[in-house]
Amino acid sequence: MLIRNATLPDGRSRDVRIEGERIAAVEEELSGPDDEREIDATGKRLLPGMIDAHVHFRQPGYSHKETWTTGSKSAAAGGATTVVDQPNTDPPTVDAETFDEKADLAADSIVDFGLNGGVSPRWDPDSLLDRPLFALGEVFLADSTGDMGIDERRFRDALAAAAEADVTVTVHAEDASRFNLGARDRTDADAWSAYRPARAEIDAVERVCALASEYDVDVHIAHASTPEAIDAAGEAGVSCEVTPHHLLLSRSNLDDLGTHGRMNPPLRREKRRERVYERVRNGQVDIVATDHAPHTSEEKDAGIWDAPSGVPGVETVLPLLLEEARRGHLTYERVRDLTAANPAALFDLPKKGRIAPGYDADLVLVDPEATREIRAADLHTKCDWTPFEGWQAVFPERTIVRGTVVYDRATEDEPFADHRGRNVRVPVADPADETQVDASPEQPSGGSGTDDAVAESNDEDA
Ligand SMILES: NC(=O)N[C@@H](CC(=O)O)C(=O)O
Ligand SMILES: [Zn+2]
Ligand SMILES: [Zn+2]
Repeated sequence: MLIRNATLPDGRSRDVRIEGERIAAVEEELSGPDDEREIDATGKRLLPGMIDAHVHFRQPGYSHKETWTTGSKSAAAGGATTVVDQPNTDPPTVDAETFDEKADLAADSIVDFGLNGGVSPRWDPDSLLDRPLFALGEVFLADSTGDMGIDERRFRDALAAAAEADVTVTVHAEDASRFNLGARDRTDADAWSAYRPARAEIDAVERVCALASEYDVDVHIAHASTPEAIDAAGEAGVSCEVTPHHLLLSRSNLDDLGTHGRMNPPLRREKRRERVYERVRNGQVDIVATDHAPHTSEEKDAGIWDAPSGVPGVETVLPLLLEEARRGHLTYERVRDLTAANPAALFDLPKKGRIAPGYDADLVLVDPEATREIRAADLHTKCDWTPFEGWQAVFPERTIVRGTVVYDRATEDEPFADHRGRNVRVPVADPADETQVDASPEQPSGGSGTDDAVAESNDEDA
């Protein structure tokens, strides 16, 4: 297959040839056999598929919220070609048996995937770490959906086990001892943000960074929601992710969102959101990941203390970032780095995240000016609502996973191919692995450690 005249994230116009599952050539002009399938990408942008390192696809146990089939179709329609599932299912993924059960279910995925393993009082590190885990996590330092919060003693056990097994630990960092019980009298949607204050996240991230260095283990901060937490992670050389909702929404949106806007960590004040955005724009944040956490609107319609926490996002994240790029708020290169190049480098996926010869042909083709309104009714997740209803976004025309067009918007009655994704941690014997990987084009930029010229402000979210 030949994709002609595509504009790459760095602005170069290139022909891209796909052979089997891999990108075979990226040249100014390629000519091939007359019968080669061609896609004319003139005026279109071609990006590496998103690697969404944080989704909750809910199987086993909560298939009324999402399944591997609906979740992975939603991912494909949004341009995510690899997703990483989290362990707070029922049963939770905490040992070999529950890992294997989840792996059987994940075989339905039409995109590639990773499976995390979790930590609970009943986890079995020996058998769990024997399985092809993507990472150990998200490890919950405070309760969230699934009530998997653990104490520091068990967190230390987990860090020691991960160090021994050479596995990265991804952490939900909030300190419940910092929660503001005074907010429990309130019944408005903003009460959740007052209850789980910024300080609870900042303190937890600082503690996690100290422990990461004590145990000499790779730690990644999930869903960082405050500029202070991002800075603390950066100073400690610990990687972090930001979700689209913490990037684009704040407490000022809660009047509209109501209890649907309840999530962990909660939305912060607009001033803090702006400082988070600044850090995403300037490369201090390693990756964007969605924390796609679907719950039905019926469940979310409960009162603020009873509604489950979490919002969906896997299908809207790249379209929203492409809209930010269309408006000139982010460069296409930054979008590529946050969604593909950086997660591939961070989580050691050497064949993914770039458009270069030898890499997996995981690609997204978009018309960068074709913006339209997000409508929950148009999305493919089981979740029947979105916090971004009515927002403008640039949706993919086609999504390709390892050479197969898994989503083609033009084929309206059945846009999805019958395709099976792979666990990215399970090695495959492939003669193409001999192909030289060209690391020079499309260098990623940013991540922890770049300079912070952003002014501090004194607003408090408590
Ligand atoms: N983020 C959330 O508010 N909810 C997530 C769990 C989590 O990531 O904490 C969920 O699984 O529903
Ligand atoms: Zn979490
Ligand atoms: Zn999560």
